[in-house]
Amino acid sequence: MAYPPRVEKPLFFLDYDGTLAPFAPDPKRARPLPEVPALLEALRRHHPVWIVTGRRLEDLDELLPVPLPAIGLHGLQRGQIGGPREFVVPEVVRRELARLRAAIPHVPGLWIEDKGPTFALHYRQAPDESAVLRALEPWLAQVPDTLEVIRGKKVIELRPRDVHKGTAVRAVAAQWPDRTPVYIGDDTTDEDAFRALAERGVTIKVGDGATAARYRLPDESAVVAYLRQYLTSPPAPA
Ligand SMILES: O=P(O)(O)OC[C@H]1O[C@H](O[C@H]2O[C@H](CO)[C@@H](O)[C@H](O)[C@H]2O)[C@H](O)[C@@H](O)[C@@H]1O
Repeated sequence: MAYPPRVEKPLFFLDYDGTLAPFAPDPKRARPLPEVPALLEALRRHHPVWIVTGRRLEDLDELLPVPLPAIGLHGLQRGQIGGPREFVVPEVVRRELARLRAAIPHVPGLWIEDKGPTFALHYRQAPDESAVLRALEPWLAQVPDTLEVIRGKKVIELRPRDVHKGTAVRAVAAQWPDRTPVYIGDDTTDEDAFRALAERGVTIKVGDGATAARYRLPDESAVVAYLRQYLTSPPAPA
């Protein structure tokens, strides 16, 4: 895969975990690479920059205190880091998620991250991951067709089938017709955004694995290096 191009008028969509911040056993301690906050501060003076995350946006107030517009909960929350935000979760979905939340079995090594109307089931710290996954199977069998089970990086989440990072970024990109979306992400849920922006965007997968993205960067440091280019003048044409 070729190195991602630098585009003239970018509209940045940046995932958080695994893209700006290396993974950590405890999500609350997953800080961005040290240079990231200042880099995003500088970048936003020149270009629109959105954060697109599966996290609840409140998490980022402390982890990434840069006042950027943001999409949270894989598309179910929108607002600003450190500013106002709202959940966009239909009542029927809220009820279904609450029912399933109450029915999660107690499984040693499973940690539940409550994120307001949604939740994530983490097993990164489990001594036997496959035992956790086996124990969750009967519970997963109760998930109705209206919800999709997302298997991310040592995490299982649920979300409605028709709301995801792809629907969210497509709506934002429609407001910036003269800009080229540049989406950078590493995980399963970023694939929806890669597909949604396939025709007009620069889509960049971070790390290994099959992807619908057109370009790839190896890790978070490479993401920083790619973004840094946008702070300097473009090379003069030959
Ligand atoms: O869309 P993202 O910004 O990539 O968020 C996806 C999930 O990230 C977090 O979990 C992941 O990162 C944790 C911290 O490094 C790690 O411990 C965990 O194993 C990863 O799955 C976050 O906790 C979730 O809520 C996000 O949905």
